[in-house]
Amino acid sequence: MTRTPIIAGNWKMFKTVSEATAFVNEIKGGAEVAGVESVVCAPYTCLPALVEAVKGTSIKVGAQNMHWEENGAFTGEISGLMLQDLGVHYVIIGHSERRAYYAETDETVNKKVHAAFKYGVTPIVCVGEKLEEREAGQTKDVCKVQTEAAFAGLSAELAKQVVVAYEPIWAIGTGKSSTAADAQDVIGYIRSLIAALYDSSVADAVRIQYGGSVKPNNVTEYMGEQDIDGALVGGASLEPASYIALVQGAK
Ligand SMILES: O=C(CO)COP(=O)(O)O
Repeated sequence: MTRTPIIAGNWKMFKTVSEATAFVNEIKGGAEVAGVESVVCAPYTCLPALVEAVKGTSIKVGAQNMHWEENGAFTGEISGLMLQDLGVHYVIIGHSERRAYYAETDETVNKKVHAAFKYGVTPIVCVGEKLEEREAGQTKDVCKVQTEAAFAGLSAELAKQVVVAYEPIWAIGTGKSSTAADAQDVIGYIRSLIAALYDSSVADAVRIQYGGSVKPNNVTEYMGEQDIDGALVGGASLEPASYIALVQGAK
């Protein structure tokens, strides 16, 4: 099974509309590499302009969160219908910052995954352990609970389309990245969990990224591991030259 690698920039709460469109204009061409999918996950305010800016390119646009309901009295929230309406391809769900600061739970992650598919938006589901969980030898247990919860109730057909991002929390924004071998060990385990939930054809189809201090100078090392299908990148996705180097390094 050959899976298309996917590099997704998670801009978090960075960039105004004019900065975002300038960024896309700078990465056109350079970040369009045959055989690598290139995605920018931007703040909501940038999404309409970005969808326009990537027209005619192979670059795709993602959001960083969504609500599971189609509409309703949920002040400050954005629904999958609204993302679909804009032409957004991907949505990050269950990022550790959302779990930590906005009370996201395994249950809400699962509801959002279902809702994303309902509106034709592909979820990038984040899982990963805290430092104290890693030190207590609980990395795989934590990933098991989070992965099984995220996939609950999904058909095999939809499960194949999920992108999982394994992001050890201690590696996010710290410059302390997991070794490629350690990331492969956990990501291979996550793939085995998906095989147990479904079958090997589903597990072989699901793309699993590594995230946490990925930079142009280490991305190729991760990509050399058999189960790692790309990266979800924060800080190093914010500068055009760095983003282009990440995409080119994923080939
Ligand atoms: O949280 C991340 C991507 O979602 C990783 O962030 P950094 O690449 O800045 O460590």
